[in-house]
Amino acid sequence: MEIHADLALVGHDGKKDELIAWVGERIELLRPLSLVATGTTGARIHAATGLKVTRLLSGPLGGDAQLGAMISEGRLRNLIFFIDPLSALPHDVDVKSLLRLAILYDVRLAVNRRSADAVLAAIAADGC
Ligand SMILES: O=C(CO)COP(=O)(O)O
Repeated sequence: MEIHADLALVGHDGKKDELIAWVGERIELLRPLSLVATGTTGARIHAATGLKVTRLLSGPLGGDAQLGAMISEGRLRNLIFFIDPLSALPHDVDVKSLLRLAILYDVRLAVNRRSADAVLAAIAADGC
């Protein structure tokens, strides 16, 4: 099945608590959106907030690559990706590829809380 989503949520392990707290504080704005997430991020968000989230593979197992494919095929235009700037990752090339595609396809992209607020405000203002 081809997944389309209004917004993707992704957080590295060192940033998941921060992302989940951010989501919890904005749950009413997020509830109407169709959400997609990499595997562990999606499971944690759903467990913590009850939000319905379509889960892809875990990032290191191909979840970032799946998001990149969604972007390339026009199925995703907003990405909130809480990157951990203090940890090395086994799938760094996938992270880089996802960011490259997000830039290439002019996806609305946020990498921390303040930019995530800007993305959410833009979605609310303009639609997805
Ligand atoms: O590693 C990730 C993004 O690069 C996130 O993957 P998980 O949500 O499965 O932890």
